[in-house]
Amino acid sequence: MTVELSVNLNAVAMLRNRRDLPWPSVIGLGRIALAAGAHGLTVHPRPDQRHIRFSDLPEIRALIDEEFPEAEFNIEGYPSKEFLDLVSAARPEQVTLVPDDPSQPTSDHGWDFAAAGGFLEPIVARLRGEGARVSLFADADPAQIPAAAATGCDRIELYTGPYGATHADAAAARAEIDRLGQTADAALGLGLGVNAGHDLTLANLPPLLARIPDLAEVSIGHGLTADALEFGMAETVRRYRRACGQAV
Ligand SMILES: CC(=O)[C@@H](O)[C@H](O)COP(=O)(O)O
Ligand SMILES: NCC(=O)COP(=O)(O)O
Repeated sequence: MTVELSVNLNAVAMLRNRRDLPWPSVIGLGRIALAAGAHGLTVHPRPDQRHIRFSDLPEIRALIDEEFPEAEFNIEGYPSKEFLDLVSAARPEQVTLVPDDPSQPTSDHGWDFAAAGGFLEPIVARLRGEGARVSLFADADPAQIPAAAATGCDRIELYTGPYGATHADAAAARAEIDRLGQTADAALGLGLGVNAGHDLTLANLPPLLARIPDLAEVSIGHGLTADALEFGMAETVRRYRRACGQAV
């Protein structure tokens, strides 16, 4: 099975927002990523719009609809009323619900499904009713997966931040892969799809994919944008696609 690559544009937007100028262009770099074969584009709008602005969403929708109709738009975030209204307007193919609060510098944990299942269930139903695939951000903890499945979601997204943090410690990396793999096995066994994201890189993708060959999609922003500064966006997307096992 091929692992799809969704390019997260948050880091590009953050660079753009350093000045009141339209570059680097979120749409322009999204276009280059899709032209180089990325399966989709991911954004994670936050209430303070410190990276992706709400006004970026219709432009990304139009880019996909008009130039890359096979591509997918994945919008990630906490399901506030404001977020859900943005999603209804942008009609993404996938929504990834993340339990982050506005004060967090970045996402740093998955849902506590036992506690949040009742909150998530009607939101998952609403989003699926609007035609989106719904994925829920999940820690590497197989015991939580039955409660995730009970929400009616389509997929989970494995939170790989702790795995990314083991980049200088091979034994710790193997332990994280083991936990992520067991969590993926639990989700796949219950009929859920499995995505993964956060601090994935060209170096740490292959061992993860070797343990979880049935991974559906990875969304990558920070490391990929760092590589794009060095190699250019098109070449970087090709390198990540190869790391995803795709013929390029
Ligand atoms: C859910 C997740 O891990 C990503 O969406 C991450 O939050 C990217 O957002 P930033 O790059 O803005 O931290
Ligand atoms: N869902 C994770 C994502 O979109 C990108 O996370 P990162 O690569 O910027 O850490």
